[in-house]
Amino acid sequence: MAPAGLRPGGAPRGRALPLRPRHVRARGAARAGAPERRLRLVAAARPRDRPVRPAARGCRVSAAPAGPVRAAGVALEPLEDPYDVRRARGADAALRPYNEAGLLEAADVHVAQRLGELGGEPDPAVRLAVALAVRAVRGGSTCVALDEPPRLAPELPWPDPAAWVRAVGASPLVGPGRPLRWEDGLLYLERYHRQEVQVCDDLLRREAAAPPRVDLARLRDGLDRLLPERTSAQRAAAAVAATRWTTVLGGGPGTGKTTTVAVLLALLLDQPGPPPRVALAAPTGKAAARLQEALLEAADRLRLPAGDRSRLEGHTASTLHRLLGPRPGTSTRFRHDRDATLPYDVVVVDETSMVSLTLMARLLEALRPDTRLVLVGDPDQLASVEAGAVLADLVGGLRDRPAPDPDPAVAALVAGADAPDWPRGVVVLRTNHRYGAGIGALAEAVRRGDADAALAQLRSPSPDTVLVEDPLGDPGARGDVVAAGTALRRAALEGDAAGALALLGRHRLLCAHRTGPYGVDVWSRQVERWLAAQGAAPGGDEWYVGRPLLVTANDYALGLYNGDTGVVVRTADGEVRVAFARAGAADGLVRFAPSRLHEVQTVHAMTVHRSQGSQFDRVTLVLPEQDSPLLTRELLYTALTRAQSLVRVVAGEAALRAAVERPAVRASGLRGRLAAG
Ligand SMILES: Nc1ncnc2c1ncn2[C@@H]1O[C@H](COP(=O)(O)OP(=O)(O)OP(=O)(O)O)[C@@H](O)[C@H]1O
Repeated sequence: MAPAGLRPGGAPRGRALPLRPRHVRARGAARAGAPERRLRLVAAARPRDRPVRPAARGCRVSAAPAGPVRAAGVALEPLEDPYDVRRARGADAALRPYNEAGLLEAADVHVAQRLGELGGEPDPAVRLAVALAVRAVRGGSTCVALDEPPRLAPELPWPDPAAWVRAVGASPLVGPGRPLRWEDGLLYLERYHRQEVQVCDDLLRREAAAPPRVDLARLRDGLDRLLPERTSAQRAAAAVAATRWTTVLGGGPGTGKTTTVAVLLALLLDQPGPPPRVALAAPTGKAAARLQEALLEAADRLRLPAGDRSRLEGHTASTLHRLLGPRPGTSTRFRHDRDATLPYDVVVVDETSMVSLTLMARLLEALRPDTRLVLVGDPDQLASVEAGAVLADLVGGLRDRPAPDPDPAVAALVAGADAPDWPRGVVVLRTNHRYGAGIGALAEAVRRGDADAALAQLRSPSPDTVLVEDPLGDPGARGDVVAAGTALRRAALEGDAAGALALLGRHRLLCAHRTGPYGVDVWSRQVERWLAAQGAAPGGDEWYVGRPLLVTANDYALGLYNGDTGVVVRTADGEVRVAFARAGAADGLVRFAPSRLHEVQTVHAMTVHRSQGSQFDRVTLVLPEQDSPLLTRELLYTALTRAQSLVRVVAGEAALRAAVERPAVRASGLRGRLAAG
């Protein structure tokens, strides 16, 4: 049965939506006037990484063909259990097949039906489109292209495309000031459309403004001193960032991004006039702390003058949320905005791939037009947990723009460097200065989407890349786990907290999922068994010495952040304490009694998502089966590039091929909007 009631013309445009606070409150936790916020809360309730059971063969989806529905190589999971929480029990007959096939979840259906009721839109085809727009945000997209879902699940009874598009375009739910927007074949929840337009407008406004005034002779002298190699893309990036209001500095791990930022800050400090006020920020506390540490290390390597180094030391990195100033009761509005801009001359954001569209919109609106913004990150990594793939969109969108006439003075500074997109404000660093050739070749093959090359690299004898098809039969992972775990326990028992913390970086087991046979929970237990057999993880004592810990929520009072890692150690007085690294603390460490820690868990294994922004000497990556919806090229690339000297991939060939060949698809109009703007 096709969804009934496609209305030829839809309701007349321009009719005001009868959305009232009482309507919005009617369903519980909602805030008046922010229906999509409530919708997002509902949508966020679903664990993102629930493993997908192989779709049952021969099951019946009402009004849809029997058997599993495949979406982009991932089997959708039809809802067979009548009590499955994803089942929308009050679903209209027309939406039910999409819910039962596992394409829509209860929240998508309920939101669409509720908006349809409140907005006077009875057409099930439009309600289906609304449900798909809600689903899209749940999957990290900011919008949905209506021709995409039918490609994912062709077996479902889709409306006629042309009539569907007409009905959506004419719906009273869609248009300026209404809950949804329809533009260039993309359907948005209004909030994301607004944010996308704002991000694009702010960036283009910054680009159109007269560039910062710079003493070019001093800039050239500084570059010749700090990065004398003329062909270096780092030199080009530093020159470009010094002479523009906005620069995107991309590159994989170890390509010298932080070094370039240190050079840039030294160059700006060297300019005539008062020293610039600099803010350093990252999406997570862990990444912010790393940025600060790495900048100081780079300053030492570059032998910056003592005065410049101490100025760098004075700039503390913070989370983006902290920089913008959190406001009680909201996580999407901040103290700094267009009316109360940030008081900085330079803002550097690291790990920008983890920044969502919403946060980028808030950051841009809080910047003065004469603040230099440097967005640093790896556009090939996993995107933010929330909607948007902003860094990849910025790199793609700016590169697609027609090249402006380059400034001849800057052109002279960057001549000969491998930085073709510098006139558009984008420099991507490609030379890896850190990890082994094998890891570099493997990561590059994955980035290009070349599964044959990735497999060839993994199967070739290489000191730094290994493919393991039978994890329990292979002694490598167990050997690494036990070596790192016993060394950690020994250091912790001896009270060597710094040594124990350093050992946390020796080896890490990474999984795509939290739960299920390929998940963190199962593998953590396996590691505990391996360690217990060696006496390195005594059972029965929660706070055993040598226990590696992960902080899972920010604790501002203790200065601990989600993602920080620590170790339980025995002090010289025989006390049990948990030690964490902290730049600027007396011996570079802080120690807390276990009773003061709340949101922590043992970290023998972690998800790839969590590992973003961290590096380990050796990594064992456990991939799920090829049907897993989490298995994407970005996940694989992110995991591989966490390793510095060895990466061991535990996977069958089919799963590996599936990962390489499946780029994460996040629908967004930002790239096209920037390119055309
Ligand atoms: N031009 C260069 N020549 C040689 N080594 C370099 C160069 N630039 C950086 N390095 C070295 O490469 C390593 C990585 O540099 P850096 O920390 O700047 O990279 P990154 O891209 O910021 O890495 P990550 O994203 O992992 O933090 C450092 O040891 C640094 O000293």
